[in-house]
Amino acid sequence: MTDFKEVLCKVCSACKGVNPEILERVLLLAVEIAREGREGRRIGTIFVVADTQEVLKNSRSLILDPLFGHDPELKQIHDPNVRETIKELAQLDGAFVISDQGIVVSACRYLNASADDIRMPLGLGARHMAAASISRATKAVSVVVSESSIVRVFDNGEMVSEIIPELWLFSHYSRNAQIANLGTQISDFSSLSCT
Ligand SMILES: Nc1ncnc2c1ncn2[C@@H]1O[C@H](COP(=O)(O)OP(=O)(O)OP(=O)(O)O)[C@@H](O)[C@H]1O
Repeated sequence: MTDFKEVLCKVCSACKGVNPEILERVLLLAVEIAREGREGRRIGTIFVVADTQEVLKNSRSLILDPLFGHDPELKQIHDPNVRETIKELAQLDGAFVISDQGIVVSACRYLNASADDIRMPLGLGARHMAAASISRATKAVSVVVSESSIVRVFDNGEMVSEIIPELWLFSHYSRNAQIANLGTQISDFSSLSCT
């Protein structure tokens, strides 16, 4: 099992209620944002995944919420239109709130959970502190895209993973290619056995 898989299993334990498939989609989006930036510059943002009600209680909108009032069906994280919308909105201050069903519930949230006694590697700033704090105050997992193009995952107030986008994409796609390859082999085998 890779380190990344271990992290997913740890933060997605049944008692926390974080859906691993949704978290993986969020990570893929975070990695894309870290790599691509927007309009020629690097951008940073936060995704807070699961325990939506508590996350909303511990945060407030910095502007009129651009996602408010839209049909939840139109706000699914796997929808390419939603992903592009998030990439655009990620240029604004604040965090995205993502439900365990993969619905992007709110954007531009100021996270106001207490940062008391949160221990953080030196050099990380307010964005990382806010992400760590909300992950301690709730059962949510936070994913930070740093303007330094690194993605960090926080759970229960602590950093549990630091992701270099290129390495993560390489392992993500090679794993999927292996699965696809295995699928081809299985279908080859079944077509052979059927004849
Ligand atoms: N409490 C908060 N809730 C949501 N977003 C916050 C909060 N505090 C700071 N931010 C976001 O973090 C940005 C400032 O990031 P800052 O550079 O201080 O942090 P950082 O951890 O060093 O991040 P980076 O690695 O991206 O530079 C703000 O513009 C805002 O978008």
